[in-house]
Amino acid sequence: MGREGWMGAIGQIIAEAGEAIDRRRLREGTNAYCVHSPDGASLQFAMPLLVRRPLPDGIDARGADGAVWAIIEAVKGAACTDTRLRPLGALDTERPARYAGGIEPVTLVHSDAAIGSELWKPDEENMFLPDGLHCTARGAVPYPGPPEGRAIREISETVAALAEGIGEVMRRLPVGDLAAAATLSLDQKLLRAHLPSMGLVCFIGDGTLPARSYTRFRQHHRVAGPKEGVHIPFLCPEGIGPIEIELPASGRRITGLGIRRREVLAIAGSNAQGKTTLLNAIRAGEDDHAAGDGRELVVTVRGARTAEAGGQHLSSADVSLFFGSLPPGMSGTPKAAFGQGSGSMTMAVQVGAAAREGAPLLLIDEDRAAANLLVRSTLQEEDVTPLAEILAKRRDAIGETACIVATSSLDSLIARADRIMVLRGHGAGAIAPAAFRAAYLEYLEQCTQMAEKEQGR
Ligand SMILES: Nc1ncnc2c1ncn2[C@@H]1O[C@H](COP(=O)(O)OP(=O)(O)OP(=O)(O)O)[C@@H](O)[C@H]1O
Repeated sequence: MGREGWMGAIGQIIAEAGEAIDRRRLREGTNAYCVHSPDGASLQFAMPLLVRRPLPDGIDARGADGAVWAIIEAVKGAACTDTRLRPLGALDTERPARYAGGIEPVTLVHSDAAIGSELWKPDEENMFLPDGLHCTARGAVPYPGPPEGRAIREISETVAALAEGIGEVMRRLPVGDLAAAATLSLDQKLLRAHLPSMGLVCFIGDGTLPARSYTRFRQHHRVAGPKEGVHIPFLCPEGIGPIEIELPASGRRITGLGIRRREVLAIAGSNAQGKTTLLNAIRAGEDDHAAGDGRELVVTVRGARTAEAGGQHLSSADVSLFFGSLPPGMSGTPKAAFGQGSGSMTMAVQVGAAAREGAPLLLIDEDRAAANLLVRSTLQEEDVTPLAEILAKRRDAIGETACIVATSSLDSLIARADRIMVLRGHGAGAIAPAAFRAAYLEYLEQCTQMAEKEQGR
């Protein structure tokens, strides 16, 4: 057998590794494979394992993914010192950094989004079932040679030893740690389910650490870990109206910001104060996080949408919420537009769809938005109604959807918000909407006086 031949040896490896293999979930080529690495120096593998050790008694199975997380992270932590676990981080190969995704720490416990699939974390490949822990181990070892007797035996032993090592880490882990991780996960799941009956779409607990640190393996904010160094915790300002809630599984009482159904919340502030970061944390609240992530007390109902400027081809797209007529080059009607959509038109489609389909939450970040869809400019035609005016004159058009807008410069949009949170030095403060409107009016009056003076000159 040659280089490719290792896949042909999978059956033999499975047979020799025996009890350790999770035969029920085995899918050759997907979660069970052996391939010679492109540089020829190592053999990469994946194998579904079954560790016959059930979830300890007293742990609520609804939070089992939290316990799986605690086990996986403990295994990663032991990989450097336990020779059986070293293959998970490719630690004996020439290029461990390339394959180290297997031992990269993760603080994401559950996400419905397809993120971080290359990382080892609780998911449909890594879970508790009544017969024990089912997990798919991925790793790499130095190339053992062609897939023949001795090399096949070596890999089979490596796989069996991995299952043994994982089982031992599990045995050593205090049940209290597993229970705490499961309860934290369950708190988030249950709170998410309770939010609608509380009239909320999101809750951000005081103490939340929203900023992220990105690594080679965790490039997306939803899977990235907490920022290292100075990290300012979120504290709901008094002026915004903090609420106290009881976490459903642990019974712990916590305070924070509850974002209400149908409200418009502005996250305002100057440059680089953390607006996008907080918006991202709100979106990430759809996921469950482990202790230490920093977002474990941010819980958001599922189904939040984002709207941003684009430029996609539109085919029967409804832009009628904003556009009374179509610009040149487009065909159809505002309710069914065809053609190459502009940045603002693409965004109009997204906002319109969120409102029509009753999305619970719409997130808009000035950084990525078409500003001319949000606020009016002097040059804007009558036929376009920007969001600020829709909110002022026909709020019902946005339907059930709560809207969070992160912005620093769109004053006329901030003026339409029900609540205004202002970030300064990464900390949260509040401005009463009436006070903001008064300040904005004063500014507009100053502009008018200046213009009149210049005209009179
Ligand atoms: N609570 C926090 N503690 C520490 N650092 C933070 C915090 N929030 C955000 N940061 C960091 O501040 C920087 C700017 O954050 P962000 O991009 O969210 O700001 P912004 O207000 O959206 O900026 P801009 O208006 O320029 O788009 C980032 O490096 C981010 O990691």
